[in-house]
Amino acid sequence: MRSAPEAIGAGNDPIIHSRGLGRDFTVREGLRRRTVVAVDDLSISVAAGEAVGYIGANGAGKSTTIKMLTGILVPTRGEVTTCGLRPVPDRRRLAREVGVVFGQRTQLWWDLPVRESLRILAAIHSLSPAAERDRTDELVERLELEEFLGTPVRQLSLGQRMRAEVAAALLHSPRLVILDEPTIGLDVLSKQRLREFLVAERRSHGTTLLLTTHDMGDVERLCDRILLVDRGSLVFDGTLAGLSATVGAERVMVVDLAEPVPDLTVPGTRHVDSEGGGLRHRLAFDPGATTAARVLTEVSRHAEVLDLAIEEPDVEDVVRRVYASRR
Ligand SMILES: Nc1ncnc2c1ncn2[C@@H]1O[C@H](COP(=O)(O)OP(=O)(O)OP(=O)(O)O)[C@@H](O)[C@H]1O
Repeated sequence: MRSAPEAIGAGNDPIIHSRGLGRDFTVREGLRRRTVVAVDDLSISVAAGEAVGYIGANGAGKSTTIKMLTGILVPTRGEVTTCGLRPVPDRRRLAREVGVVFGQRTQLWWDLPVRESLRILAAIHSLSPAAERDRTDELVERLELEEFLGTPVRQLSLGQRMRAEVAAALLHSPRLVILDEPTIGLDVLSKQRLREFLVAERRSHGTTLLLTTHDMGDVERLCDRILLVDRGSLVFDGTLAGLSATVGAERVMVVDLAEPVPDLTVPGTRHVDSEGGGLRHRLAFDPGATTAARVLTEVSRHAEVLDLAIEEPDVEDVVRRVYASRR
């Protein structure tokens, strides 16, 4: 089992590489046929150890991309390598390097206890007895699986099942983990646990993460890079802060005041809400038009500021703005 990021990846070769990648579908509409371009001219490169959020609206082409990266779908055009392998012809070798988690599909055996599913997967991946034991112990502890290891998968709650799914996908210590909507339907605590696990896994094993999600908490907590797709094409590649900056999304300053100011009006800001009868205020501002320092100076004219925080913009909002600017 690998333990250090340096051990991962062959030199500086990207873990995911695509050039001009595209996939079309032909759909029938009555007697006519129509071509749907699901993914178009996608050129991306993801280095070992990166955590990338692959985001976009419904139907933007995310699942189709993942299927091409993992060898489930044959591309219509372009080139793609995953972990240095060609996904379709090298699919079996690729299965050793990649772990895939689909939020809405299971890869566990429904009627078997979780422990048995993990054993079968260890055999499929030809793990040595020692590697199987060490890795299972590690995953059981980190994902807190102990209490339901003996329970058949069909009896698990969604949160428990997702933790078991993640253990199953990561049992063979893949270099790349692809997660398709991993937190969909989970409660707040389960989401938090899963995110914490993925952060820890990445830290200790240098695992590369690619995840699609509509939950922007996933992006904020897990991803240091965002790829945004719109109608099959890549429209942004960079950080979350960079994405916000391109569309001039608002930031929100939260200020705690020494005395209540019920009606706080600050030039250049939009008052979002207040709490504690005016002790705490949330003020939205456009970082292109003013600065946090200026807003703070203005607030200080009304009352002493005890504490302040800047909230990053809501990513859903940012995505909407990017799309709107392209229509
Ligand atoms: N098997 C298929 N046959 C025909 N059209 C398809 C097929 N799979 C996907 N598409 C179409 O390709 C486009 C991209 O779909 P895809 O599932 O990749 O999007 P997505 O970004 O994953 O969406 P979601 O967030 O809803 O899962 C959509 O217009 C979809 O209808």
